[in-house]
Amino acid sequence: MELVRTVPIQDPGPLIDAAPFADSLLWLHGDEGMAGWGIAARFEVSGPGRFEHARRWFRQWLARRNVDDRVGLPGSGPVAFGSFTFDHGPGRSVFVIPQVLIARRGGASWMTTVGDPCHPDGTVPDPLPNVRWLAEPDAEERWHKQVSRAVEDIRAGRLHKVVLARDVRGLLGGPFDPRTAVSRLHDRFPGCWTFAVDGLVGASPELLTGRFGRMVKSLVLAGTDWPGGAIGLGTEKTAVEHELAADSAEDVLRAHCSQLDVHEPHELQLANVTHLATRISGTLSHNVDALTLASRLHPTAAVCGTPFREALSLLRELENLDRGRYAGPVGWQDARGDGEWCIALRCAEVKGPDLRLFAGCGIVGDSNPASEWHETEAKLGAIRDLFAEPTCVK
Ligand SMILES: C=C(O[C@@H]1C=C(C(=O)O)C=C[C@H]1O)C(=O)O
Repeated sequence: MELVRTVPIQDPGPLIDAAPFADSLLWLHGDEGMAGWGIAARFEVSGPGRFEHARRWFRQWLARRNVDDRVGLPGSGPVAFGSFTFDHGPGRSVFVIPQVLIARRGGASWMTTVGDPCHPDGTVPDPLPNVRWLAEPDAEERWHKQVSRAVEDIRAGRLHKVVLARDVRGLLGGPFDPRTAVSRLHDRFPGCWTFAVDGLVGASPELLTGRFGRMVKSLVLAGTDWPGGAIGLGTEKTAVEHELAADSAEDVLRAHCSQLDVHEPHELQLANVTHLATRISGTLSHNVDALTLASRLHPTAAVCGTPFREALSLLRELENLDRGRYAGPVGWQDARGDGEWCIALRCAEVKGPDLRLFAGCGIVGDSNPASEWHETEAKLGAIRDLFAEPTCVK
């Protein structure tokens, strides 16, 4: 049987510098993170059972491997990186096990290899190419209509909150190297979970769930202010919008925890926007893996709305948008079931020369279409600003 081996290594320094290929898998958060390359196995899946199918596939893959893990920490041993579609429609979700992975967590560093990978010479990250943004002259007007219609439905009592999103498309003028984008995003958003998984690149501020042994945590965001927003996060509207999101996550986690702390909302300041955030932490009452928790939490009221069914059907009707993997879970999981899954926000999907950015915002009864438009613009800035900077590599 093939051997998966994890051994301690010296601190590898910046993980991006250690990632030899443009299509490396990357996951960075503060000083911690992982970089993986080469494909030991890859699984594509779609539909309502995508999370369960991915878990089963990973389990079956593990059953045919010998594991020699000399580190024994979350993220050591075999790891799969994943990125799942928001919707259970026909879109493509992916789960990938790299051949080589290096990681740093809690002061320890390690390397995991699957089989006997060769170590070809890597490449230096390319500068980011220019991008030509594809103008959609009626986008703002369409947005106003969508938000107004959502507000009407909410005021009529058909639902409490819906999260509407839009995309912006661009054409890349040359090859896109996710390492360069991730490196910039990590510098600008060190507190976010910055990722590159199979063409999806971003810096998410929102942790759907992290599971480490019996400990579980989540960071729920809803309510946004931005420079020039001038509304502040102390309004009734923000409180309502936030509470709906925090409650939806709390309800799910409570069903799996013997003890749960839901902290008071606090302001989370990012480089482009400020959010209202609720930290939740707890102790699992039974053995449930990180991806299963993520699949139960998804989609939270932070990216879909409440009640769930009404919100999903309204956003499908109004958005006229294939969200792809935007607003779906993105993260990693190990053989123990430990892992981190974020909501894929502040991200771009890159396919050949096509670049698609996404941003959305929660709509409640007193939302204002113009203000929500500016909110999406501020959120889009996380990725759009990358291309406005000089293109030299660090
Ligand atoms: C939907 C997005 O963000 C979500 C919506 C928020 C809001 O409505 O205030 C805030 C953070 C996220 O939960 C996005 O960034 O695209």
